Amino acid sequence: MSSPVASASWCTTGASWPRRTTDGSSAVTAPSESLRTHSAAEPTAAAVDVLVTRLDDDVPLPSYAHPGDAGADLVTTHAVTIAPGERALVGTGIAIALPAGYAAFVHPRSGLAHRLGVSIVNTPGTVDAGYRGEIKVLLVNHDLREPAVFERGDRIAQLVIQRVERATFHEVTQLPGSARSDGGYGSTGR
Ligand SMILES: O=c1ccn([C@H]2C[C@H](O)[C@@H](COP(=O)(O)OP(=O)(O)OP(=O)(O)O)O2)c(=O)[nH]1
Repeated sequence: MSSPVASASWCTTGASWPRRTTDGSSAVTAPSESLRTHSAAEPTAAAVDVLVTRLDDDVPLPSYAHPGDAGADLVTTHAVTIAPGERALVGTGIAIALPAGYAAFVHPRSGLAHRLGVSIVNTPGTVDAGYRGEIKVLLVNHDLREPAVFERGDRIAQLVIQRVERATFHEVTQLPGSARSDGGYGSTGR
């Protein structure tokens, strides 16, 4: 049986890491400095097809800034100023149809969090495969002093498309035991 490591398509900034040995096993060693530099030959996984409509003709389609990025950027269709501690529901001008078995998740952008203290209230927002309305983003300004100012077209979130499982729930009187049992909320210490 081939190892999952050997068969996976790896996203790296170098040609191939973990490095493969000639017998197909993986040699997990740190990439050399030269391999850490950007390569045009970055491997990318096959893309899933997602249908998109623009509810606003001028907005760009969701797009990935770099090969291997998990999130495609979404923009706001309106200028908005969010006062300290306040929130605002903003439109992206985009509606999508996902294949069955997929969902899209609206994630914050780390740059906005770092620069402005802006995140998303319900992070990550869940876009169901059957949802055909405009994708909206519930931004929150966590900064205590400065308003967060966005112009139309500013990137405000990123959309991560993922496969999701649908569960069948089976009621039982007792759950099987586990090492963690009911420990949580810091049960393993600081
Ligand atoms: O950040 C988000 C989250 C959700 N949605 C859309 C897509 C999603 O399919 C729909 C419903 O979202 P959710 O299930 O989170 O909402 P709910 O509060 O449970 O409402 P509902 O009763 O409509 O399911 O709203 C967005 O556009 N952006």
